[in-house]
Amino acid sequence: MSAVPSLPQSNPLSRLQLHKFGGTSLADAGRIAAAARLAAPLAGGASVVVVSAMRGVTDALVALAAVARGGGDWTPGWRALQARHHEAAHAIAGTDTGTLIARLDAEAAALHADLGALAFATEDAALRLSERIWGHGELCSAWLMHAALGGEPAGWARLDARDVLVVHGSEIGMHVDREASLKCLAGWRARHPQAHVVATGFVARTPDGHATTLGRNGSDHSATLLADLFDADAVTIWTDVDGVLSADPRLVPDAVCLSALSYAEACELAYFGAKVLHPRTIAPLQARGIPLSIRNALAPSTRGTRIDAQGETARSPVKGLSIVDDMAVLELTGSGMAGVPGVAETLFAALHAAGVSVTMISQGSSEHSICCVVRAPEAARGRAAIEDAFADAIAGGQVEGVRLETGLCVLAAVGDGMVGSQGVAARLFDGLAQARVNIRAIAQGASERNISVAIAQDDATRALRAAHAAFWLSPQTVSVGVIGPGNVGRALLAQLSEVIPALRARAGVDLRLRAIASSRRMHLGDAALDPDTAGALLGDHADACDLDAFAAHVRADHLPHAMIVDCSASDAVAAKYEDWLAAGIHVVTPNKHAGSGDWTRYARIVEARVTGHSRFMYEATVGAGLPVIVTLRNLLDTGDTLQAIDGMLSGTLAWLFNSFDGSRPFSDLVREARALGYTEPDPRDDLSGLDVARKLVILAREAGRPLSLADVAVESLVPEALRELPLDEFLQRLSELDTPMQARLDAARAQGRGLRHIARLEAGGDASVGVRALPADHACMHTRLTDNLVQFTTARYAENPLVVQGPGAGPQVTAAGVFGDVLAIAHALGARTGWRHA
Ligand SMILES: NC(=O)C1=CN([C@@H]2O[C@H](COP(=O)(O)OP(=O)(O)OC[C@H]3O[C@@H](n4cnc5c(N)ncnc54)[C@H](O)[C@@H]3O)[C@@H](O)[C@H]2O)C=CC1
Ligand SMILES: N[C@@H](CC=O)C(=O)O
Repeated sequence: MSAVPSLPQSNPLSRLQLHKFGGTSLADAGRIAAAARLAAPLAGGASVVVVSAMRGVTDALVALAAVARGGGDWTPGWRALQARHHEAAHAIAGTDTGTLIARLDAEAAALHADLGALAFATEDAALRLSERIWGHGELCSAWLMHAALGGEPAGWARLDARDVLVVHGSEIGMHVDREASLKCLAGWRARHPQAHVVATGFVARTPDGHATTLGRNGSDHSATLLADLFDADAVTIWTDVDGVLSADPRLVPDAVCLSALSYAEACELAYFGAKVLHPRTIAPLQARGIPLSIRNALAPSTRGTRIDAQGETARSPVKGLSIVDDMAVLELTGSGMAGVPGVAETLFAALHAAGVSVTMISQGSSEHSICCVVRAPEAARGRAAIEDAFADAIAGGQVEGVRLETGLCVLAAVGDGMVGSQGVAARLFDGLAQARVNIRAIAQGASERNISVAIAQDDATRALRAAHAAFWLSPQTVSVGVIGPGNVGRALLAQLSEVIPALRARAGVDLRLRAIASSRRMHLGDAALDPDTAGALLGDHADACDLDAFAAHVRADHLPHAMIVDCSASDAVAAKYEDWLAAGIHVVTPNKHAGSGDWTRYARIVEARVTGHSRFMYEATVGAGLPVIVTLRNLLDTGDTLQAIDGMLSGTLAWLFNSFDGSRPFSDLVREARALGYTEPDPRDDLSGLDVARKLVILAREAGRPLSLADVAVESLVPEALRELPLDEFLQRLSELDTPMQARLDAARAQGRGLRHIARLEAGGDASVGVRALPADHACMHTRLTDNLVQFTTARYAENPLVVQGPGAGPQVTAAGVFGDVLAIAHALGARTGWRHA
């Protein structure tokens, strides 16, 4: 670098902060005033404030220039712009509005003259006029900001950057002539010694003195160039987002704001389209080690992102993920290329000559093919150029030709933490594989700071979400949908609400309730719902329940896993399990319909788990929160042989017969059991023995017996006349149970016995359910309240059966059983290496 005049010695500014405000932060007078407050100099320090045009003004100017060039009437547009600036001036300037209006009018007059001249100008002159016209917005907003900051009396000068910033176009974009610019700035400072400066962004001048601009969104670049020239200690770019995010939040809802980046990371991300930074913005700061903060002018209390030489070591080795859309692959193949020097040079020289920029390069070590990724609109031109350059080799057969594939995009993972750390590529590729994304080409520079993959454009969002989940989310992040906020569902939501934060902090299990449905309504949430209040979202305004839409929502691409918890008693919901499991959605339920329903459907559900790599858990279907199914499974998995299962499998019937001593009518007790949440939604399911028969079928199938409900001998307590009535009517006529039940109790007592509801499954498959009169010393006579008592007689537990006993009904214990299954799945997900996309 050549010697340049050094400003700092003569620079009266110390601790100089440079602030840059974009158009959104300057949308109107109120925003400009708020920006001025943010830019107020630190005590004893100085400020340089760089401004963009007010929001929408540059677009308006570009359109106006086009109208003027085409000979159209541009005066209404010109007047509208002048009026907009006047309006802001009146709100900002207070007592000195006259001066500000005069300054703005001088700019407006210059714009008027330029627009008037445009229609008659030569091509060259028109381009120069246009450059002046496009920069008009910054000239005006700099005057407005200058006034908002108090103007000259408050020690502020206003700099038209065209007086100091000397730039020229180069093959790789606008290049600043630093030496010339510093000279100009020194001259300008001699005439403007004020401590603080408001400068125009975007505009500059060419070495021969013509107005120019730094390209669309070039104000960020202006800011960092001026930071270098002014020798700023720190730069803050104020924008309308919280900082640099880990990915585009419109595509990745879980994108996080990065607290710090190194210059190198920021450059990589800027190149790959992280919208908050303009490419080339970083270089002037990096050369001088000036730190840059990206902050939200609309939420100034947030910390934003700091970019400096160090960056920071983050939890994830990858800092950002970005997608460049609309790309194409050009692939040159041929066996005659191997070991021939100069093939790559010829290829890239051809692309250079054709003006085609290369985004990614990949060549296998066999040298049989070389492929590069270019922007799709340039791809055909690139192919023609390569074919031309290799025409002889193609004709001679050494090179097969050039293949062009469009419809691609490039996904890049960027981060200093990737350097020298193993497994980063594996994590990215695993994430993409689990999301079923095919990788067309791969490139990683030797800096190891960036891995880029070319993938199908149609896969872009899914790939980005999957990659983001792989690096930022816990492998145990689960998108959860709850169906049926009834007795059990509500209790489960309350338990989730209590435990979710601790689970996340302690075990990395990140359960996100994202959807809830009742029989009629559903609510789908983008962000996680609060389990405490989710039920209230199912009012009349909620969407009609559509289980397919519900499942599609739960199975979000941006979260690694999906789970539906069905707390209904609905067969229609159970009919969906097969599809959900096959689609990779885990299912947890206390609903017995799937486990005890049609055998072929049950078999398909079991099979769907395998295809979908998903899990189906239903411990609460038998014994509510008791470990009944897991006990049976453990016995069988460890090689034991089942001989019989018997005991009390109904919490409701246990409670009824524990309570029924003749002092209250049986029907009263049934009503109370229902109110306590023990019974099925229709208590006839309990009284008829159907509910227990379902449990027996579930246990039999667990033990490998293809039992169905029709195979179970069931004694019903519901009189024939009440069996088919609507539920309401049945409940009204409940007292018709009283006489027969009292008679059974009296008969049992006459023999010195008591009544209990007993189920039995024999090893051969015989199954029965019904009320038995048992002697007082029978184990089932020593149960309490809703106790279930399940005896497993097996080869190992032949003489003295293994017994599981405890409360077998009630919302709290059932919800706990369901929750246990949810956690068992979540923990298993964490035990895998990497994660599996649902
Ligand atoms: N209550 C208990 O002690 C135990 C209950 N269970 C089982 O738990 C499940 C729930 O029982 P409860 O909460 O007591 O019942 P509940 O009647 O209080 O709640 C059922 C919920 O399911 C919803 N629902 C019904 N049909 C639906 C459909 N087609 N689509 C979406 N949602 C639907 C209802 O809107 C309601 O919110 C049942 O399958 C039951 O067998 C299992 C063990 C114990
Ligand atoms: N109604 C059932 C609830 C559990 O499955 C019972 O009482 O056992």
